[in-house]
Amino acid sequence: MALSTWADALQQNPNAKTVLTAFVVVAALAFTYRLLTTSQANSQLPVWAPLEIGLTRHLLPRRGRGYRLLSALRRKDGSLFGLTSKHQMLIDPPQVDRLMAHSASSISSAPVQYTIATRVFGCTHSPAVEEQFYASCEELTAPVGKLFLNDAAATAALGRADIPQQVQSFVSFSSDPEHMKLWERSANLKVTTTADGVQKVEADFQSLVRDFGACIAIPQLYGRDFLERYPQVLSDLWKFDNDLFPLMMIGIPRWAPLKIVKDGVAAQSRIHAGLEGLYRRVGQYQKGQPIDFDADMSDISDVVVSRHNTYEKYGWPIRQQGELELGLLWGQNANTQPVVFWLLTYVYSKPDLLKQLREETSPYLTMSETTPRELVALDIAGVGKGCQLLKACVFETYRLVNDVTSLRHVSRPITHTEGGLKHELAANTFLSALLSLANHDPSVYSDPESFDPTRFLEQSASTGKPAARYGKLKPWGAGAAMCKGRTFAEKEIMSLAVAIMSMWDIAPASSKWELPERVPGTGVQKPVKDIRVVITRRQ
Ligand code: HEM
Repeated sequence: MALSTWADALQQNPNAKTVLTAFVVVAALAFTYRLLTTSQANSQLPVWAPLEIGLTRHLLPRRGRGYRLLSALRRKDGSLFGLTSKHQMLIDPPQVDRLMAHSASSISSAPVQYTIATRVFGCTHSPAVEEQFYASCEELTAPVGKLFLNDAAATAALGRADIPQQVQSFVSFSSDPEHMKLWERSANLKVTTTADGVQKVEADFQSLVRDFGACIAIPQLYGRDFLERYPQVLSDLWKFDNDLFPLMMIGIPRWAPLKIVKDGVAAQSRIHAGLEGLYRRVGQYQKGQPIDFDADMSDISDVVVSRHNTYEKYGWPIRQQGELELGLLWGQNANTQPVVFWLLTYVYSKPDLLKQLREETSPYLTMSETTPRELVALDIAGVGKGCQLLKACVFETYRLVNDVTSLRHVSRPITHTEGGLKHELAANTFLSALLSLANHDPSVYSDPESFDPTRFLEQSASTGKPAARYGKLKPWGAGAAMCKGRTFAEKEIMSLAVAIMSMWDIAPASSKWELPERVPGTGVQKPVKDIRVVITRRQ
């Protein structure tokens, strides 16, 4: 690219300088990495890959000068891009499906998972652990699907969570942290009563919703005792997710003398210890031995029991069990809870839509006859089948806030053809499929920044009624390593939204809704800052 074009771009686009700097950093990292790693094991995802993905996500949809800069990385004008052939990005979803259909012996997610387990989740990296990981990773993942992918199992688990009971205390109107629910404690609550006796709570909405969702979900996996014994897991998990995860992903060392890293590593270590303790107690419970603290283990999930058995079978040391398990705790919560926050924010900021949703969901709710009314029962299966507008709202939320990438290792050479072009993907390289690039493309979704759930509603051929359809949306990834928690996640998101809408009125603390800017997160975008809302009981 000519120097004058670079200078032009810098002057005319306020973001160009940042983009250019990021580009130079990525290029330098790629170059240094190549120099340093030629003699090392090379089945680890390159550290520059996440930066390259972030940059591509930022530049490609904008079609400006940055796009032209990026186009220099395009292979033969096709849909493959990449700074090096070690990591390439595929941006066309129909091509992705074809590629992901290759067998696991040609294209696999295991080396990516191992990289993230050791680089990000803090699992000890050693030849023994690496061997144990590859031997056991399929067996460790299989039970997750049994609970979180199976419709009946996911519905039953959410039933056991007793959302109707929990949502009555979504806010408990207490100013004393001792008497607050766990999910209220980080929401910076301010309780007031109006002259006519109406109680109100002002709260940080993202924080409240996120922790409420996590308090519903975590016990379904690890049992109630885990959360009661280690309530700080909530703040530790979000500190890890917000602060440490992105830095570890781009290869910042854990010993880096930065406060954000030190605090993040401390939070991560506490989670490791909490999960290690849990798995020790699971072992004691399984063997009929005395259980530490006499803890109640009767409600731990079959997922955890199966994973414990697999860890034992392959001789995983207890310390590394706790370390690896952070990946599952994170996967269960890091995307789901922020989606609930965004969904509620979009819906509550549109009173007409909120009204429609309350009408649509009312047949699936049983409310008490008391004043104030309380949610007594929730038909989770009915909500999933009958509430198509709500489902379309969930899809529209995914479209707006999810950043979806399927990362894979190419284990055997693959010839990939598209539009008359032929690409040879070499063995021992990495491929990232950027599946959410089209989500903000006006040629795919008109007025892409507006929240319009009707774009996902189609008339059902069998019933003639509107039915929510994913269409081109791919929030769960692609191929065999697609999300193993998607059934549970979607049911959880819908159930929490219905329950909260049925019991609570929520308004902005300032006079009008101002939706926060979104910034990249670790799968779901985050609000640039939390929003303050006022919550009152619905009469
Ligand atoms: C809205 C919520 C969620 C979203 C958007 C989401 C998204 C994703 C995505 C994009 C992937 C990568 C797929 C690929 O590489 O092609 C993934 C993988 C995975 N997710 Fe989720 N996820 C969510 C909730 C959950 C939940 C609740 C669980 C339950 C524990 C879960 C467990 C997993 C697991 C185990 C994998 C790895 C699958 C494999 O490698 O075989 N996810 N998820």
